[in-house]
Amino acid sequence: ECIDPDCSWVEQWVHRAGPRKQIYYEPKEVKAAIVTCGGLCPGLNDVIRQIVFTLEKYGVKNIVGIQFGYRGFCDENLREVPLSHQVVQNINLAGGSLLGVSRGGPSISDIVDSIQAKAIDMLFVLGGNGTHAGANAIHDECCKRKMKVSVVGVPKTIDNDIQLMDKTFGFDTAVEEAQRAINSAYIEAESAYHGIGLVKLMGRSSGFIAMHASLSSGQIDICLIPEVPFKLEGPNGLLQHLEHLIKTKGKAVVCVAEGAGQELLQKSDATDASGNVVLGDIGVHMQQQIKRHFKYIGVPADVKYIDPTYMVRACRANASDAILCTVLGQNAVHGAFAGFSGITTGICNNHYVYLPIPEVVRSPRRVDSNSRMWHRCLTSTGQADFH
Ligand SMILES: Nc1ncnc2c1ncn2[C@@H]1O[C@H](COP(=O)(O)OP(=O)(O)OP(=O)(O)O)[C@@H](O)[C@H]1O
Ligand SMILES: O=P(O)(O)OC[C@H]1O[C@](O)(CO)[C@@H](O)[C@@H]1O
Ligand SMILES: [Mg+2]
Repeated sequence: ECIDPDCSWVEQWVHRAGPRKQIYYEPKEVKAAIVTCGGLCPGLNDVIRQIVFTLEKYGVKNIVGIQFGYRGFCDENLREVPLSHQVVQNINLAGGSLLGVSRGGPSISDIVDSIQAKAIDMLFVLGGNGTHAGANAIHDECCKRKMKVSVVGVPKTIDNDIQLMDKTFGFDTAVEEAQRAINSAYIEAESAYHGIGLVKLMGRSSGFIAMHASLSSGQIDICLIPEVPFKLEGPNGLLQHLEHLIKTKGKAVVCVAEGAGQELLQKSDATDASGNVVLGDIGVHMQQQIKRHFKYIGVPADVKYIDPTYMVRACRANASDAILCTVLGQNAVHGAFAGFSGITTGICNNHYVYLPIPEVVRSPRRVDSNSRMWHRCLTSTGQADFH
């Protein structure tokens, strides 16, 4: 029974992650492969390392890495990389991915042909929403062909945009790094006459990094996320509020997620190799509009724009992400040995679990603008509704 009237009871329906008494593969006969797809994320090497360690504990000898994402399955210039304890021992000390990443790549049927040709029994897929959609399609195709392959995902995204997961690995590290950029913007703004610091952070469709970095830094006056539309112009617009901040505080710091305010920019049909829409640059647009506005009203403003985009994800995992990666890597292997396929592993309500991939990739997880967290962020910044 729950005392919160808004809380609805859901029966337990996920499997708790971890080792099982009965395993469905003979370890010595297993060939396991690991692939990392999409953009970079702190912790990829930590997960690769733990998968290799855990496979070896089970007694698996044949472990390979597929280079540069799904592309590596079908590009004859990209060979399988043999992986062992010795090879992966220190890879967690650096960011990036030992195996490389990529977007786009071959068709599902070509990937499964390659899995068949390479005689892979277990495939560990590290990636975001797109990668997981691919992993599920690979699983379906393997089933159709009656191939006994365990396809197990480990969700990777600094954006934290995977449904049902408390958080994904890399997110914590990205927030910590983003905070450094915010701190620099704050110092620049504070030290300039009428300084305005502007920081653009990643977050194609979700504002989790921007919201958490704003909250953790405590230095942000305005936080803008894709989930909450805003206006620049007009009496309730953002520029008016900035004017107020400059007049009252003498400085302002703004944090904008890359997917925010797209309705203010010219639309383009361009997509990247994976089919993701190429977004307009809201950071540059805001920088220009703020400068134009203050020039127009005749108030001096010194705008300093920081875009730490790739710096927040091309770094090594912090301590909390390193632990998360360790658990997820181990659980991915336990899941494959338990005979699961088409699953992914994550942390859900503080429990490590296995989830069916289709449940987590239906749509990206987004910040709920009615959530306590977003309201905490608004309380912390003191910003208005820019409508
Ligand atoms: N719906 C889909 N079905 C099959 N494969 C897909 C699908 N969407 C994307 N992929 C493949 O998955 C890989 C990674 O996709 P994508 O570039 O969207 O990254 P992602 O996994 O979403 O990670 P990130 O969080 O960095 O965007 C690509 O090789 C792409 O071709
Ligand atoms: O420039 P790239 O490598 O395509 O990656 C950019 C994308 O990566 C993400 O952080 C997801 O990992 C998105 O927020 C962002 O749009
Ligand atoms: Mg994606």
